[in-house]
Amino acid sequence: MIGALRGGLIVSCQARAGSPLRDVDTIVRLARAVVAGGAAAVRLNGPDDIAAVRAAVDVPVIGLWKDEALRGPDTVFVTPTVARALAVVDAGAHIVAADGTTRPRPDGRTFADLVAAVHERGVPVLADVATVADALAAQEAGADCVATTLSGYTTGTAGGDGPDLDLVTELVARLTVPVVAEGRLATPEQVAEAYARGCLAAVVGTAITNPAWLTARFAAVAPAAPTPSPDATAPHGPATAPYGTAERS
Ligand SMILES: CC(=O)N[C@H](C=O)[C@@H](O)[C@H](O)[C@H](O)COP(=O)(O)O
Repeated sequence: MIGALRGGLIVSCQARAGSPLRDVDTIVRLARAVVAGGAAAVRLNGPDDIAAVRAAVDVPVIGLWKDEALRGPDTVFVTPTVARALAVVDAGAHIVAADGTTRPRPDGRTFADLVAAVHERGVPVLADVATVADALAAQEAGADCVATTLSGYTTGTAGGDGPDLDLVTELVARLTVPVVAEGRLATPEQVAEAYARGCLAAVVGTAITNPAWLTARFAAVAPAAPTPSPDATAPHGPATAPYGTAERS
């Protein structure tokens, strides 16, 4: 299943509570639209979206289940528990994406425990990491592939506006498992550069599936530009919502 992603574009179709797109049927329509445009796989958050999209498209589904109440630079919030990972499997995901860092988890289990439980169900695991050290530990724990998703979203990793392509290069050089480029990829040129650096596949989310974020970029240069809200300019907005619709997905 991981090999099926090779060279393809993965599109993340996610909308948080508070977004006008936060509706299962809307996510299904988004997923069908990106598949029509050539997405080789989709990345989805939450059992309801995963189950509905799985039934509506033919491409692989990478599933995760965030706990937004835990979101922050020092906390594990992307599929943080074994129970959530298994719920993602039950919803029909072909691959489970989960925080692959070594930080403590709310259920007191390790990432290796989560990988073992998901593997027991015959499903591969994509580890979302922020650093080379995270990635090496995730590989050691049994992850089937590793993504740069969390670079810029943890204490000690600089966010900025662009993707962390240097991390892609380093991971490709140091890991034996495949590397997925993910996080703040916003142009076809950046995606091409990620592939040139040897990633298995690239994930684009916000720049394809978040029209509020996209609109804010255009509105900002209009002569009657509105004063941007903090959510429209902060790369990931405040950890404690309320979610700004112009924020990244
Ligand atoms: C940090 C975090 O919570 N990342 C999430 C992981 O599922 C999503 O919110 C991102 O949209 C996804 O990683 C794609 O990235 P971008 O939207 O930048 O293309």
